[in-house]
Amino acid sequence: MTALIETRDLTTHFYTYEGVVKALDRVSLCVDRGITFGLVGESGCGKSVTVRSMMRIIQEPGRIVDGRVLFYGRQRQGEKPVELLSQTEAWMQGLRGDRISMIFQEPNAALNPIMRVGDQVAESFLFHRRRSMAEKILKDLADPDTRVFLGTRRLQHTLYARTASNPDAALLRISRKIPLLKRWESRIKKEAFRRATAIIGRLGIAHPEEVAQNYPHNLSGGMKQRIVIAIALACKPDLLIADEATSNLDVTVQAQILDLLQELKETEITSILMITHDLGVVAESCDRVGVMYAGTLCEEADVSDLFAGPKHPYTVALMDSVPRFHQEGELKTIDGAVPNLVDPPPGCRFHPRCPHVMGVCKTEVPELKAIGTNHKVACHLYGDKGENDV
Ligand SMILES: Nc1ncnc2c1ncn2[C@@H]1O[C@H](COP(=O)(O)OP(=O)(O)OP(=O)(O)O)[C@@H](O)[C@H]1O
Ligand code: NI
Repeated sequence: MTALIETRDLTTHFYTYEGVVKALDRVSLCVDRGITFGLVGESGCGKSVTVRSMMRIIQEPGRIVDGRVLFYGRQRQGEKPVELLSQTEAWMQGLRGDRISMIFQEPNAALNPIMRVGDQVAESFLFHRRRSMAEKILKDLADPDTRVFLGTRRLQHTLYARTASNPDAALLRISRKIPLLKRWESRIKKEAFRRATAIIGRLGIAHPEEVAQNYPHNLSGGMKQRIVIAIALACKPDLLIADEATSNLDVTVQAQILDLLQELKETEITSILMITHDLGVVAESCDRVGVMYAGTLCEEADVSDLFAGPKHPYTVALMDSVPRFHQEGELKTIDGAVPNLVDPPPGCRFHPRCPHVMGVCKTEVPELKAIGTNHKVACHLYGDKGENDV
């Protein structure tokens, strides 16, 4: 398997009045091509902060203080990845929604209430495809048959020069000001709307032409989330990040959306990074899983391996706390509370709640280490400093 995106020692802090919240501590995870990676853990353990840091959309007072995010994207094997934390914001804007898309829990927050949903899908497409469309128009300009329709030679010259120097921004702006070019814009818009309808159709929505003409308030929650997915998929991203994207939907719709994502992963996108606190969703939808606790990644494994043999005491406790994995149906809870991240426990952040705590756990942070093939755990029980089994 080859990596698509990977974080190395990703560390993010929030500078609040109560102190520095150490929300992420050296998180290193890797999402391979072609898989659905589930990120699980209790509320507040840092799942959202992890993916937001990867996309560089951490809000104030948060700051990424250390680490790297390596994106392999379309790079060929052996080529160097792009380090996202050292790119400019403008570069990241080109990446978001194009190579990497994100969907969230609340579709209403992602949709514009006063715009037809088809236009919203088209807009996402237009935003990232201006360059290729501009290039196509430049080619048209060079063609003598088209040139005739474009007025004076001077106008052509200005347009050509400006578009060539900055195809991203110039073309659509200029075209709006020149009546002769307006028809180009409308042609582009029509084409984008047509493609948007096609994308909506691929999401298992009947009558996509009609649905595309609707405003969000005319659609059900499940339908709205499908539109959000259509927006995210408009540019065929390499990675789709879904942050609790199905949590607010009722169970049947949730299952439909999860099936849809699974299908899309095979046809439209390369990999999915799925945040959930539902181990049932992980078991059904994911190939690999990362377990987070209090801002740290404590275990990473293939789903079947994790369910067959969880290694980290926190993973074991997490699985015991879920009724469907507990034969008697009795819900066990994990003793103690999630630590305050302004002043997290030294050493392993789980040590105050761990039934297997040893001296070393209170002082030394356990490294995430490979045990066996494709299974990693950050726990002293599996290092040379502790015993070998739980
Ligand atoms: N704006 C903020 N200001 C201060 N601290 C923050 C802020 N946002 C997040 N945090 C800190 O980061 C920690 C991780 O938050 P995050 O949203 O990533 O949790 P999560 O695992 O996604 O939880 P949930 O399942 O509830 O969405 C929180 O416990 C909190 O301490
Ligand atoms: Ni979250």
